[in-house]
Amino acid sequence: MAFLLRQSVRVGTRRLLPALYATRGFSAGVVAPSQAQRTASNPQLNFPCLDVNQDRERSLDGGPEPAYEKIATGYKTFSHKQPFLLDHGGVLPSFEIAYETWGQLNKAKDNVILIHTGLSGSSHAKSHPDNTSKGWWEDFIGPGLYIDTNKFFVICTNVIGGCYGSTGPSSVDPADGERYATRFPILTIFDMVRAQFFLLDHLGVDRLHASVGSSMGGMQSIAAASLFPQRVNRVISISGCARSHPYSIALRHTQRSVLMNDPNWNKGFYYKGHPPHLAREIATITYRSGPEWEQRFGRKRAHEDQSPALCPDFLIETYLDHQGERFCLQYDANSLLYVSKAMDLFDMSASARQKLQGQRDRNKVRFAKLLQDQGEVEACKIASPVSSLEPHAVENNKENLQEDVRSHLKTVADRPALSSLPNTPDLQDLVAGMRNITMPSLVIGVQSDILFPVWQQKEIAECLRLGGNKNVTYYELDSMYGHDTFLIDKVGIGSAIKGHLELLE
Ligand SMILES: CC(=O)SCCNC(=O)CCNC(=O)[C@H](O)C(C)(C)COP(=O)(O)OP(=O)(O)OC[C@H]1O[C@@H](n2cnc3c(N)ncnc32)[C@H](O)[C@@H]1OP(=O)(O)O
Repeated sequence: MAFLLRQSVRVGTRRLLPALYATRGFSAGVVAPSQAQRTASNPQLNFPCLDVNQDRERSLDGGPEPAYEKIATGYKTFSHKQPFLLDHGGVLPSFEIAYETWGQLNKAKDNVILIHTGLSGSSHAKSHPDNTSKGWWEDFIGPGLYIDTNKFFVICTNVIGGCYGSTGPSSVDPADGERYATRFPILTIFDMVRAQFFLLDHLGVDRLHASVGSSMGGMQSIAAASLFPQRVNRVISISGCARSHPYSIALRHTQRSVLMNDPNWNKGFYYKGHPPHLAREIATITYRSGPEWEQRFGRKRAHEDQSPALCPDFLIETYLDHQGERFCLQYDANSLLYVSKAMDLFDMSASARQKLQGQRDRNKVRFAKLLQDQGEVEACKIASPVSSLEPHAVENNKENLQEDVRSHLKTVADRPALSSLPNTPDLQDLVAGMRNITMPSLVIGVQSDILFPVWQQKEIAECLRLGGNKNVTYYELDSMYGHDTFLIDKVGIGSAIKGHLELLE
């Protein structure tokens, strides 16, 4: 039957062709028209989603001032005029940090809370007279709110590497007057924190009441507590981690890879031309959760009456497309690359930190010469980053630690909430790297978070406890908002923060 069908189609086509050509001015036997002149079986689909991209690119055409430089306004700037050595050997000749503050610094200067942002956060956590637009933690910070500005002096900064007023790849390299682009050095979470503490020095703040951060800020919060244990009274880490795990590195790699393969990226030198496309859609998938989207969008399509298309069609697709588009003009592509790489590199393990310190020590010789040549001294009262960790903590404490871990695992077996902590062989290494974080610590995780899964928060809490911290609180929320819960769940996240900031006083 199939054979018969094929035959009749072939015969039918042969019979039809002369008639078809005849209607177009060809007679049978004349040479067939070229491919270009033939008509396709079906019309090409439309791609409004890609046309929008072209419009976006056109709007920045030739414009030297990217949109993100206009978004952040009303912040203060701290300028560090001396060269700044980074963990991996790069040097910034000077740097600036954009910061905003709320509340009043008290006389004793002991009511300061430093807030660390997520990857793409600006210093604008809360509105104020110099920038009245809502901040990313608008409902968390304020008089009588979870972070109470009647009591606390709150500081939020844009990280170095970012693009909202702090020095990053889109900033101008004073050496040649051109934007750094990919001549910006690789940086780490520890570098970001060191830069923030130069700001604290500048503000005359010796000790923080608390270091508070979410997501990448959760990493910074822990890093700050360990780099400067004598300057941090308590720590809060929300949806962060003590070291990036391969799955989150893979997710960030995918975004970087899409971006770097966009011809507009041009190895980072795109500032005078069209910006590349930021793969924010991929990131958004990692920020929220399947159950939320099931409830919010289900299988609904934007226009149920229209034929399906390759461009966004389902509501979840138009949503992701919208998020991607919105972000493209709001964040610098190179900042995304550098800051997300810093997140990948984050590792609080003693061995990793000692390796970094070794690198710093070697580079410091070169750096000291640089300062000497410029007739300057490194004017930071900050101690050497890991000097407060016992040297070779892993080796020295190996036996004790193994005993700690053994007894810990026994206890954990009786505590269902922590039983899913992976039995990582190098847990001792992580414990040793965080041993000097002895101040009261609050760790919060969210069950639906796929980017920083709860086992990573448990890992922080357990490593702190194993390291001897007697004041660790661990909260796990069952919110459906995934990683973004820290931006959305005021009551769940906010109450835990308030409790930690105030009840322990
Ligand atoms: C990894 C790290 O270090 S940090 C984590 C990073 N996370 C982020 O950066 C999150 C960024 N997202 C935000 O800031 C969000 O606005 C939040 C989380 C504060 C609030 O989320 P929500 O209130 O749920 O709003 P959400 O952003 O999801 O959606 C609202 C927007 O989507 C649009 N939208 C909603 N559904 C659809 C749809 N089906 N199709 C198209 N657009 C849609 C809305 O019109 C609205 O647009 P607008 O913002 O331009 O007005």
